[in-house]
Amino acid sequence: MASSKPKVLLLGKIDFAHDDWKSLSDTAEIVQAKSKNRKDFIEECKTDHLNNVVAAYRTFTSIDITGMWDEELVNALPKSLGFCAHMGAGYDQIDISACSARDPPLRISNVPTAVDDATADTAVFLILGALRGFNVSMLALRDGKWRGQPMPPLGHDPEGKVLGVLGMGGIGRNMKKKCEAFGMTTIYHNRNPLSDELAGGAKYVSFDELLAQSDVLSLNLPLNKNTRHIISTAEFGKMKKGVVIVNTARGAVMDEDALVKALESGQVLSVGLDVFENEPKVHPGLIDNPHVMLLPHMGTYTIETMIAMEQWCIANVRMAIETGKLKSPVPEQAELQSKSATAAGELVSLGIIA
Ligand SMILES: NC(=O)C1=CN([C@@H]2O[C@H](COP(=O)(O)OP(=O)(O)OC[C@H]3O[C@@H](n4cnc5c(N)ncnc54)[C@H](O)[C@@H]3O)[C@@H](O)[C@H]2O)C=CC1
Ligand SMILES: O=CC(=O)O
Repeated sequence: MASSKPKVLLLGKIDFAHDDWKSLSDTAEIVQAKSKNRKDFIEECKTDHLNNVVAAYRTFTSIDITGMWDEELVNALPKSLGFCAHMGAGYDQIDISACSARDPPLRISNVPTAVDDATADTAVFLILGALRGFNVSMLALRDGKWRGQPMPPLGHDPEGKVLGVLGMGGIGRNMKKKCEAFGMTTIYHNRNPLSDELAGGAKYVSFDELLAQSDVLSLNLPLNKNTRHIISTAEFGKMKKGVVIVNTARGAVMDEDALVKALESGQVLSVGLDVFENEPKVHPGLIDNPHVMLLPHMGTYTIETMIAMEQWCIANVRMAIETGKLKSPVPEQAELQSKSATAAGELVSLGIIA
């Protein structure tokens, strides 16, 4: 007999928030894809197994089954699917325009704010490490050479340096506060200036001014068709010689080939990277350069943050099936949510929508 509970598709797995998921499964019928690849998944979308699915919970790694949520995939998903809760802040795996173009639209949520502390902490670690040039000595020490031979170049203090934030959202603002404790001053560029309250004293500058004035440039903007390679050869040329760059956003916002050349020429002194253009592959020119601090996409990789992210994502699924609205719709679809005064009020108070 068919269940009367709304059907929810789990794409990926729940690693931490088991109690929240169990509680959801008391009110929803959970189904999981049987397919192991995109071709089979697209066929499975036509079967009774996925028929009538109303909401989905998806993880980054579920891309191994479905591939990118591009126009083809989005249009192959069951017509009943009204909501997808993505378990992450960055949702560049999903073509939001294709989701919005469906009739009715497929509404997507992400996980903002829960990621801010852990990702900003990662950025601060990379900023300090790249400014001080610690990677050179860390590598040398493991190679049996005390402080390297010859002595490594002296590093730089953060005190008095200008931090330039490209994409002053949740993570950028969190990082700014932490960097102020190290004596840095902040300038930022967004498509529009923030309110004075959200800017917290950071100065709004044009994109070119940000490039020209930053001692440390931090990339904190989403990856999409407008931001892919927003930093490339021409932009490196507009920066101060010896600039330090940190990227915890997405690898492809920066052109890695151009970055390798800018490091080799000395235009860029050092970089700290948590993200890469073709993860898990890393450009050999970055691997081979000791002035590059590398992390394998560890921004949110803490127990506390992973629990909070999963709980937030599950809350999106629950709210979708219980109220027909999402807790944190992606900004591109915020207007689809505008009828919900409660949810919109929450987004404003979180600084997600103005
Ligand atoms: N390394 C990691 O583990 C993590 C990486 N991320 C990445 O960090 C990104 C930022 O995350 P949040 O701060 O939570 O996002 P957010 O949405 O709070 O902030 C992004 C900011 O970028 C601005 N922006 C968008 N397009 C822009 C453009 N063309 N030029 C300048 N500014 C622009 C937005 O207005 C917003 O202020 C995510 O999209 C994600 O890709 C997020 C979490 C963890
Ligand atoms: O990269 C991590 C995210 O949540 O986005």
